[in-house]
Amino acid sequence: MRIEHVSDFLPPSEKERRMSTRSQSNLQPEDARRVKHTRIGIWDIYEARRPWHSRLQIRIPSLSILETYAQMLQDMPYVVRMLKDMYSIPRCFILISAYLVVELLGALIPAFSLWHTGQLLRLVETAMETRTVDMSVLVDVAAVYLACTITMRLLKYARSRIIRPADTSIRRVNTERVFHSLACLDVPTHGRTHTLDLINSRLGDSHLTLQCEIVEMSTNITMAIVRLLSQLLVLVTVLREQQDVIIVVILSFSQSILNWDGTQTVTVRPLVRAAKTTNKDFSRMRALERLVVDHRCRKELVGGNLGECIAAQFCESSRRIGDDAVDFSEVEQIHSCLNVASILREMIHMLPQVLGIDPGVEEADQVNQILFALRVMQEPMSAPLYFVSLILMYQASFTPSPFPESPFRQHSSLAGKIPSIRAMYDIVDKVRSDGSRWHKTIPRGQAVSQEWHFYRVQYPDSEKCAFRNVSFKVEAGQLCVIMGVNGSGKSTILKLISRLYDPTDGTILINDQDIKTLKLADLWDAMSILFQDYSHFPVSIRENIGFGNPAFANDDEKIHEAARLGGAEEFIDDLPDGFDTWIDDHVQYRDNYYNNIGPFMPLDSECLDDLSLVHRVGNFRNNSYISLSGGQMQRLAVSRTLMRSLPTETEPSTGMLLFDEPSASLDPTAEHTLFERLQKLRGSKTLIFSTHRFAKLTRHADLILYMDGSLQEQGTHDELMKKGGEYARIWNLQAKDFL
Ligand SMILES: Nc1ncnc2c1ncn2[C@@H]1O[C@H](COP(=O)(O)OP(=O)(O)OP(=O)(O)O)[C@@H](O)[C@H]1O
Repeated sequence: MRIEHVSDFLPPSEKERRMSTRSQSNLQPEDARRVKHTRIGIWDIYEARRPWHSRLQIRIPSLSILETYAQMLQDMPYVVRMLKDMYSIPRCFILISAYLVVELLGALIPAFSLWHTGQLLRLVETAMETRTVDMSVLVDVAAVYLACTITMRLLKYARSRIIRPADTSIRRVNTERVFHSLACLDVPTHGRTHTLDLINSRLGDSHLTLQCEIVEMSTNITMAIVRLLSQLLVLVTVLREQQDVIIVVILSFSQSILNWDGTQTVTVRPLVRAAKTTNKDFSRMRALERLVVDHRCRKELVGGNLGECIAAQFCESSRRIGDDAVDFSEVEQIHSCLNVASILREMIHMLPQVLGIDPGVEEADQVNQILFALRVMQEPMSAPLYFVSLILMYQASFTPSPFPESPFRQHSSLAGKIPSIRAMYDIVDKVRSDGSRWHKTIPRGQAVSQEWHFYRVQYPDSEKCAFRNVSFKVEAGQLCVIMGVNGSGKSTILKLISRLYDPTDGTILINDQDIKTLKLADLWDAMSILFQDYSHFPVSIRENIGFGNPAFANDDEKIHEAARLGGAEEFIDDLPDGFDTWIDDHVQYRDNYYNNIGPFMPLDSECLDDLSLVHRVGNFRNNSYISLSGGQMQRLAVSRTLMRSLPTETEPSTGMLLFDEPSASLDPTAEHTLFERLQKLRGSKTLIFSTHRFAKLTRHADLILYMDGSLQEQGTHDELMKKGGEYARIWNLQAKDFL
């Protein structure tokens, strides 16, 4: 991923020119002094130059050690599967192997420098006995310490450069895989809270992928053991003649183990910074992610058989961006870079520790030891005192310090991560598979017949009966209207035909075949359904209508025709961006942006000023979006449904149209026009239409089902009127008032 410091390294005039053309921001020279503009991959980052030095630390309590290991053992098969998957990703095998080598070297270096500390100890002993010091040994030891410090720094740098690319590749594969599973999940599974929690955790901002975090943590723990054992081995070799010192060493060793207190520290670094991207593919990926997460869109996704198509679009965008398709929070992690200044800074950083301000750091011990050796030369009488101090310093050298967090403290975090791997695979495995083993299919482009026999229907996880005793038949090409009061079961009938839910007690036959023996994809392709609680997708109006028939999602002519039939074309043309308008508040995802002020920081006025400056300079758009009226939303939804009813040269149109209260928000003229159009489709398609109020269309229906928790009456309008039952009573009542 390329990092460009747009406003840092260019001469002022060139700097301004590039900034204004590249980011379309109105950056003035004065702004450039106050705001730094960097470009990383697809992200433009604007950062206020005001420095923040403070850090926040939060302590997180952990699980008990026993619970930790029990959990880890249980989830081990998932870890094995994860490793296999990881190694099957190109590049990962080499990168992870290189990472392990770097970690191993990092774990062995402390033992190597400890061995030289042993030489220093010998030097001091000799100095005490003979009052002479071998300066060449002293210089050698100092050189080795310096080399070890620099090597450690280089290894740390190499480590960060290796783990990131591996993480990026894994993340891409993960995202595509989980996205595919999510896009194809059925309605009940998608609706369960734990699924949504999991999705949120998977799609949320995380420092590294789960896989990399687990590899990192387990490597840290293993390498901590390697480090301790190698140091112990060196100490026992060097100090084998001094029994009491070995006891001190063993005590030191146990202290390291006791450090295993099972808590971890999270550091939040607050900065006044905002980042945005205008990359269209990235915005599209985020929008599609929201679409598959949002339970409100699930019915359309399943009923429209859009899972595969949306997953393919997501992967297409993801591949177009490549490894740059990462969230800003991930981009932030690669900000650190190696330079000579950083090495020097680290070495200078050791000085205060030598003066005793922050004792216990490994590098500081080594400098201390050299200083002590010099002191012994200057004041031989105080040698025993310094000798004891020197041994005590060994104790601190057991602290595994080169990497930020004590590896021994990571066991609890590791235990917390492994179940997430299991959860991730659970979701990957959960894609609904029934139906695919059946090969019965429905002929495309022909009206179909339906036959229903139900004794009792219940929603999953609900004790209540949605309706009972329903038995009817709709012939191919007929218009069927389902009527009834609120809660009588009309919508449930449509949800069962589209197999959003599977009935437990009853059968539906389509063209005399049990609906459960039909391939799900074929069933969904053979119908077009408008749900009562329809949702629009967080994409443009054009795509919203296009998703009605994914095969023609890019056919502008068809999209316009569907919009015209659904009564939406006129108002869409009046919108500022026409068919390219993004709907409602979803528009904010076009310009993804993040404000990176630490959540725990008090927002003082200076900080807020900086944020508005950063927004102004970076030309961050306010969330101005188009709001559509309820009726316009419904016209759009009708247009999407009709998209699949359009005949094409290559694809037969769908044979079954299902509408659940399609005119609830329409004005009388729009309702009349819609019903006229539906009437014309009769014969070539089977039409099922649910409503709680009468309309002209009801009168002309081939079959009317009057529902009230069960099927009360069925027949044509005239037949039902002759019966004089509840249907006739309500018709007379409503006809008097409204018709
Ligand atoms: N997801 C669900 N889980 C559990 N029960 C449900 C669910 N959806 C609907 N029900 C129940 O099933 C019954 C039938 O609901 P349904 O939505 O089919 O009625 P309806 O006739 O379409 O009503 P309306 O005219 O208000 O749209 C109602 O008692 C309702 O409470």
